Amino acid sequence: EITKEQQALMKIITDAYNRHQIPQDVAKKLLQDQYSAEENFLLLTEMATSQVQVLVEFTKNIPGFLSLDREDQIALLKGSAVEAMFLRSAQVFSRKMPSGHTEVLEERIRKSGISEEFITPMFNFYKSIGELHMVQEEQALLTTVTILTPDRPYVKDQQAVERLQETMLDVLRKLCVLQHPQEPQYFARLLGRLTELRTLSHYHTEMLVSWRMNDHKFTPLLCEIWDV
Ligand SMILES: CC(C)c1onc(-c2c(Cl)cccc2Cl)c1COc1ccc(-c2ccc3c(C(=O)O)csc3c2)cc1
Repeated sequence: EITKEQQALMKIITDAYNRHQIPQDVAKKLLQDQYSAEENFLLLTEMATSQVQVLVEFTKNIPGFLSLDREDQIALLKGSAVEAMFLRSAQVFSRKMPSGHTEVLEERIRKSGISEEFITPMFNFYKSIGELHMVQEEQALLTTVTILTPDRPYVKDQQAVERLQETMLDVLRKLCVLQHPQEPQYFARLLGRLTELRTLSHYHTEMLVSWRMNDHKFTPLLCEIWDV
């Protein structure tokens, strides 16, 4: 049974998740009409940079996050940024954006210098997330659980992160039972997506290397968070 304080925790996280979104004027740039690989890469870089800023603001609203060691906060953000952005962009695809962002985002990702070997698993992931039909509370909690992964590189106090993550996992588990009573395995399926995210994160590192080799430039914020 979800307790009162778990209800409150879920509301704080879901409100923060909905409040911190890429500004519409940035998202609208996806709709402009240049479609060269260069232009697509530049637009996706702008989206990613904006999304990282949104992610940092969202993370500050996770109860307990700001009480963690300052360096561990940075390690968690650096370690989870790509996975959080896969989850966020997955929601764009499954939400079927009214303003047609879905199609143009897909088109730009497919034509931005990413090799086919990464495109296939990426869009399989997007499809598998879409099939889950997550409610927004589940999306917000799943992103929070991803950020609070204790075994990211350079995290010193893993216990402290583990305690926070377990709190969030407990709420997410109860929410899944409530939202999907006809599917007892739903929570396990969600956690399976986190494993898929780890694999995509490894592919992403190789994507960055190949972009670098073709002399693609990133923004200072992305260089900071991805050590490129
Ligand atoms: C540096 C760049 C080339 C790059 O490198 N790897 C990836 C990258 C890719 Cl290509 C796929 C997955 C993850 C990453 Cl980091 C990217 C692009 O990252 C993106 C991050 C985030 C969005 C994104 C989020 C939300 C929304 C919303 C909304 O919420 O309303 C409307 S439009 C939109 C757009 C798109 C692209």
